[in-house]
Amino acid sequence: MEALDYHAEERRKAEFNLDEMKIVWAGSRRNYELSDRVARLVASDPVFRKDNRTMLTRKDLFKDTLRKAAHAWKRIIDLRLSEEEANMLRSYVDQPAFTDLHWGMFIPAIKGQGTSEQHEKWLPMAYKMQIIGCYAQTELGHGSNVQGLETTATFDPQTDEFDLHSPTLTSSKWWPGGLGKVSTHAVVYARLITGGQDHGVHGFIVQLRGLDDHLPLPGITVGDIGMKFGSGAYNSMDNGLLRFDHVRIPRNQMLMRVSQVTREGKFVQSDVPRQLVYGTMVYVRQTIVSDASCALARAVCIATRYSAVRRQFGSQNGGPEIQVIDYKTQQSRLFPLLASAYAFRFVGEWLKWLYTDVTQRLQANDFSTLPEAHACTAGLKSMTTSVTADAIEECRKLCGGHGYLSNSGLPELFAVYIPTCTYEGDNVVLLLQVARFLMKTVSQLGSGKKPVGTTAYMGRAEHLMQCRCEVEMAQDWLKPSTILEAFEARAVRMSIACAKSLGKFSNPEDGFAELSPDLVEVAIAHCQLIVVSKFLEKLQQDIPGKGVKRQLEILCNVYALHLLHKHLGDFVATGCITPNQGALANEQLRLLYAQVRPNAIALVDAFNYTDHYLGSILGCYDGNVYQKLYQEAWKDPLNDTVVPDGYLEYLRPILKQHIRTARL
Ligand SMILES: CCCCC/C=C\C/C=C\C/C=C\C/C=C\C/C=C\CC/C=C/C(=O)SCCNC(=O)CCNC(=O)[C@H](O)C(C)(C)COP(=O)(O)OP(=O)(O)OC[C@H]1O[C@@H](n2cnc3c(N)ncnc32)[C@H](O)[C@@H]1OP(=O)(O)O
Ligand SMILES: Cc1cc2nc3c(=O)[nH]c(=O)nc-3n(C[C@H](O)[C@H](O)[C@H](O)COP(=O)(O)OP(=O)(O)OC[C@H]3O[C@@H](n4cnc5c(N)ncnc54)[C@H](O)[C@@H]3O)c2cc1C
Repeated sequence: MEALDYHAEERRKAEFNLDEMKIVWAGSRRNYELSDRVARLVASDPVFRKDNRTMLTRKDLFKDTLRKAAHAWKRIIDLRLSEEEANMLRSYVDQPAFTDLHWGMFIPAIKGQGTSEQHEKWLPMAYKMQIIGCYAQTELGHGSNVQGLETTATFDPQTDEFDLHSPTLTSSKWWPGGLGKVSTHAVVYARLITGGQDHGVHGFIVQLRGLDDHLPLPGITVGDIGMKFGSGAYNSMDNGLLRFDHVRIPRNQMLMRVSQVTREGKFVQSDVPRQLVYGTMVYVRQTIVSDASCALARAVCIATRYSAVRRQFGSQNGGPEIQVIDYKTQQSRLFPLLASAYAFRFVGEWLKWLYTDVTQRLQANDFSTLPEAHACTAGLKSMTTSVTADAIEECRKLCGGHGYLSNSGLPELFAVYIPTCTYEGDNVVLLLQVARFLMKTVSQLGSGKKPVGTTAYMGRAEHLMQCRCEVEMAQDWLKPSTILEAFEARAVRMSIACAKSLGKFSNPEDGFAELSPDLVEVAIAHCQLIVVSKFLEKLQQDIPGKGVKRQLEILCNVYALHLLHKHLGDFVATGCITPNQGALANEQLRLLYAQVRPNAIALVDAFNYTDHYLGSILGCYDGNVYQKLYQEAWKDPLNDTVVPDGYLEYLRPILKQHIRTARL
């Protein structure tokens, strides 16, 4: 018998080839096939079950995470999965774990900042997970200000060792994932001191726990920092605290690609820029942008499928009520998020390319594109995670009351996701880095230095400062060059206005601090331009499949025009468009929503998420929402007994007292 599909009619409405869209979303046919296989592997394995985890105590949740990580590792070995497949498996297991930090930060830190001898010594053990590592940078007193870290690594020429020490309470390492209970090793960031001189923050490989008994080594205090936001969620991770009491490590455990300390204790700064010490963060920020599209797609998939099932009001002659997805307000809240998921997917692909390119250049000692890579990763990490965090909450609201149920999947997704706005760089702090980069670019405009890469548009500042938008009718807003010019003009005009305001301050740093809220807006305008332009570039590619490119064009226009509508004040105040042109953009946006509507379910099907990964009754593939909600309610432990525990002690006495009072 064919399974019930409450979305069958919706799926029939689609105007494009779904299989081809799945490939576009995955990036290639090969990626699609790999990802589909790994997702099904995880979904069909009972060890990876996750529907009960919000009910677990912290200890049980943590043990469950260890069990899943061990099982994942066994599957990776048994099935001889490649690194790429293993990474997919990690993401489909969908439970934050120490392994994220081991593979995602500890190994990349050694690879990026270690010498070839250090690679040879440490990487084979790390790859086999004979040692497990974390990334211990943040302290109780300092996170954003990395130069403010207090942990010291003092070189002792007598013994050829560093002495690692936590001189104050605020120097305690605080937050590193995997540190609390699991890691045997850490890359620790500490101030390097030689001959009484402070050379700033550097990375050191430090063993924390015994490899036989897992006990902390002498001089090391280590533990978990405690429960975090929400139930389940990020509490599967052992974010830790760490203190050193004069712990000794050999000199060759300082990561020495950027700077070296010789046997005599001489500090040698190589040609490599000191910012490479921050390289692991750049790598992870880039991965976070791709992850943002996945998290956003997940929330949007749930809200879209549920919006097609849910009906409220408008029954005619006893017929069915209106599907809430048909309300224009629902569409205007949901479809821009759907478009954003695609937009972030494509900008994530591009950022991966940029990162690979800069890494290859760094290997050849070409550091010229490092500032741009830093600005792009910082800005896009900030923008995509802020939008995604807000969007998950919006999707919860789009699902009405049922969105607040844990089994909608949205509360846990929100709780797991929101720290992304803070870790790997607080989002405001990162946008200020982008603003610094933009102000520097503007200040060099007159010098003959041609801006390149994502700031190339600033080279056309003269034109962009005075160009006039030519839109006369709503449909004029569908022209890619019109959209692009409006976004470029807005970004350049906001940048130059801020640069002029900065010029009025005698001390530039005072000006930067005073104008920082405006500078954040400038950085956002620049980042939005990058996302819009990369979406438009994607559309220049050959995209096969009936109707696929057309749907992507519609989504690209939705993405750009909803931003224009949301930031209308910027566009009008800078004179890039008139208020009337803004109104025409909004008119066009409404027409675009009507074009998205019949394709909405198929557009979220293209994410190819299994019900296991989605973890949401509201978002389940077959749309059989009510029956599943009803069945699920009976599985709650509160319903194990008809009369609740505590009735005799606490409820009955009150009820009886009430009866007595009533009788009086
Ligand atoms: C179960 C399955 C098993 C299998 C598993 C398999 C695989 C898993 C694999 C992978 C997983 C992948 C990914 C996931 C990994 C991890 C994600 C999970 C959890 C995340 C956990 C979180 C970790 C953290 O949060 S780590 C700590 C992060 N901390 C920060 O981000 C701090 C933010 N602060 C800073 O970055 C800096 O302090 C600052 C704000 C940039 C300021 O720095 P400062 O030195 O003071 O610089 P300035 O004076 O401002 O600038 C000087 C100069 O330098 C330039 N600059 C700054 N930063 C950089 C940089 N990074 N790169 C290049 N240039 C930089 C700056 O622009 C300025 O330039 P100028 O002089 O030209 O102006
Ligand atoms: C779940 C989670 C996991 C983490 N994992 C790790 C890990 O594995 N390893 C690790 O080393 N660290 C980790 N961290 C720490 C994380 O990197 C830091 O919390 C993050 O970098 C922010 O720093 P902070 O906490 O010092 O925030 P703060 O800088 O204290 O921010 C507080 C407020 O001040 C504002 N602010 C700060 N500086 C400025 C400024 N210059 N201008 C304007 N506003 C400013 C911020 O915008 C924010 O609103 C993790 C954190 C979390 C929440």
